Amino acid sequence: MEQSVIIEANDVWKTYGTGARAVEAVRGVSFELRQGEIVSIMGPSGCGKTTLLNCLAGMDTLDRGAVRIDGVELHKLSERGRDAFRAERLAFVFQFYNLVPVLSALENVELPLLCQGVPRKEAQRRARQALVRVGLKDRESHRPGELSGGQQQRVALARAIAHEPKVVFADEPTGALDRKSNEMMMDLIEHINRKDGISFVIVTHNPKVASYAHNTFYMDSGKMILEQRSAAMEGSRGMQGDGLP
Ligand SMILES: Nc1ncnc2c1ncn2[C@@H]1O[C@H](COP(=O)(O)OP(=O)(O)OP(=O)(O)O)[C@@H](O)[C@H]1O
Repeated sequence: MEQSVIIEANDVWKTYGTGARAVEAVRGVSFELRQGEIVSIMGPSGCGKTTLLNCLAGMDTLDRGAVRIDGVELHKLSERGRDAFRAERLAFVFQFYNLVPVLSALENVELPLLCQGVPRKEAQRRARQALVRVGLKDRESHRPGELSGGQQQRVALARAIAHEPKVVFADEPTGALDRKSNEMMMDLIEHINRKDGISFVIVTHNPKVASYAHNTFYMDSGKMILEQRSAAMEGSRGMQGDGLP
């Protein structure tokens, strides 16, 4: 059965600054993500990957173009409407985890659910379940400072998936991790993608991370220059010999 399109971006343009200081960070990018896909976005530093991610997720305004997620034209919503849409249907994982240091792992995962108005008991149940899904059942009362980098990123992943979003946007999710944690994180993402059908958009510099994607987009100087669909993912990935520390 044909998978439905969950993100459709058409001719997206984004410029920062004006006049001599203007930087055209994204220049006419079109992009499609199908339900249940993992896509990666690669390209040299400064080519516009993070800017595109922010535009796709409605974290930034567009100069031109349109982004439709799950049938909703994101930039036509009010700021409040966009915030609510993001909280309900999207999620984010960042390179440096962005956990609240004074809260336990469980409280970190619970927090966005409570902010969305989920009753405390239910929020706790979902947060526990999310921590189980990332293999951290026995670390729920630990604070971020008491966890390894890989464990902290798994808490961040649990926080991202606890409300069953349609799409998780991940900006260099393994950029701060060693090779073993890198592989564990990507195996988890793949598992969650397969089991729960959550889609992932992953910005990465690491070809091994990109090898987990069904589809890889390459950017250069603000433009999408190549789209590469993975024909045979099996056997083509793995973190061995990828030059990571
Ligand atoms: N807030 C901003 N104000 C002005 N220029 C910006 C801003 N954010 C990004 N840029 C510029 O836009 C261009 C694209 O930046 P972006 O962060 O999207 O690139 P990137 O591909 O994600 O880079 P990296 O791989 O190094 O993280 C760069 O030239 C950058 O200097």
